[in-house]
Amino acid sequence: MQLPESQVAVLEAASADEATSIDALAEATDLPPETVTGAAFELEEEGLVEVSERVDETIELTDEGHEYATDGLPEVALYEAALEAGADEEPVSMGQVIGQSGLEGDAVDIALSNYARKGYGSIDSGEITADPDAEPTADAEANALEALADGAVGTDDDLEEVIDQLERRGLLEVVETTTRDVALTDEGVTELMGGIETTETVGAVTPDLLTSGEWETVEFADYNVEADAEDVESGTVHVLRQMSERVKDVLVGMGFQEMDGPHVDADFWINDCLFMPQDHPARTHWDRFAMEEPSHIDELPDQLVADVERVHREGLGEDSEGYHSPWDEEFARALALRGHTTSLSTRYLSGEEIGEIEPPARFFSVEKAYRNDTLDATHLLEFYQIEGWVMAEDLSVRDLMGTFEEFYAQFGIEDIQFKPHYNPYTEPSFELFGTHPTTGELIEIGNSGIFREEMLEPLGVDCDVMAWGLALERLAMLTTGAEDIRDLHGTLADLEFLRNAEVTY
Ligand SMILES: N[C@@H](Cc1ccccc1)C(=O)O
Repeated sequence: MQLPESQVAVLEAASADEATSIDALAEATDLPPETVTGAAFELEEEGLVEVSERVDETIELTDEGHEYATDGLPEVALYEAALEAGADEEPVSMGQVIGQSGLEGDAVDIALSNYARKGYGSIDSGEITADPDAEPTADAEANALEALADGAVGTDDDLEEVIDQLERRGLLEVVETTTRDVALTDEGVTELMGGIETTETVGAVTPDLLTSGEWETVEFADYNVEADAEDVESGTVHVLRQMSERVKDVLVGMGFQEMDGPHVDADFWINDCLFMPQDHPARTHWDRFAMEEPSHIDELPDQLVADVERVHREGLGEDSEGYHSPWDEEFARALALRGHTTSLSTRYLSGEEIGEIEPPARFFSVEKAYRNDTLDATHLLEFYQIEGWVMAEDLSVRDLMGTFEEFYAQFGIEDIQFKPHYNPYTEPSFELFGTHPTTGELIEIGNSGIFREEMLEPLGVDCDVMAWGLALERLAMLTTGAEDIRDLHGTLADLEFLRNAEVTY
């Protein structure tokens, strides 16, 4: 029998009595492990050896995991500081508690995003409470981390969930290694005893082989596509960036033009132009990120300010009342990080950005909005909104729904549901829901409606405008199957997930 050199070496190094690992064979034959693996598979195909495979899992703490195993988890530090500050009695300002906790930088975000999840208390409107009954010593994650650092962890089923969670937090890595063992078969032994000759095989075509014409007669080694090889982790465009590019392409394809504008803007453009009364709870509760310096915009168009104020005070025409509430220009000039990108729509519709816009017209943006929400699986403090509007004569709810159906179908989403809703600036209004591909849960993916006369008249628009704000991250949850928005971006983003996520559309 004739075999290539590497196969002969492996065959001779293997034993019939006990299986030998690839690593041991590599050492014995002085060949690289991947060559040995390749040769072993070839030999297995010839029936000369048997290759057995075992997958082992080992758990390794990351640097961050080691740090918390020694110093404690940030959320526990936050809880202890909250207790000390008396947050078990009444809410305490978050700044004070964070200061006392000694947490800094990323550790603050990490503490905040795990605090409520673990039932240590709640965080709302910049204040923190501590649940007096929470027990940090019973924190399953902290205990598992400590045990892992001491090397004292079995593969107990109870731990599986905690280990998953710690892995998601990037505190440990479950490393899978495949070990292959090789043993001679009876046939292998027989062939070996009969004597095996070595064939010369050639691994690569060289200029020499070509010019000499030898390539016609030599035997080429087979490629083994199953041989172990090192993982290559290349850079990749972030899932949300891919999503946002795709959304822009789709909207441009549907005839939309892109808007852009300031992230920090006057409340006038963010709220007043949307017929949002100045005492609307959202304007205090929506927890704006207000600007301290500069605190107010320099310029607002005088006529527009007068028209917006008039409609806020008096309403419009016989069927409209206005708010009978205070309206103050100073209040409207206050600067904040925009809570929605509808501020761009009011700027464009008013003619302020690119001059008067004639119907029919379609505009969109895919830009960041900022809200002081409590972080959870579906909320981040900043997120991307897909803003859009269509200006045309005689628009109806069917146009609105049809546009969404057309848009979401481009992403393979064909089961959008609509729920009646309320916005001060649209009538009628609808919330949009989509079904999560793995959990089957309905997730809110957007808000929409037809702009009211009270909003459009001061802006100088005298035909219909339908509009929406959709959440890019929620769309990404539907297309990638991510179950927690924090896996997508922010301090807790799951790198493994981001590396491997396919954006499907
Ligand atoms: N501004 C709304 C979205 C929206 C825009 C335009 C019209 C209707 C709704 C939001 O942030 O939820």
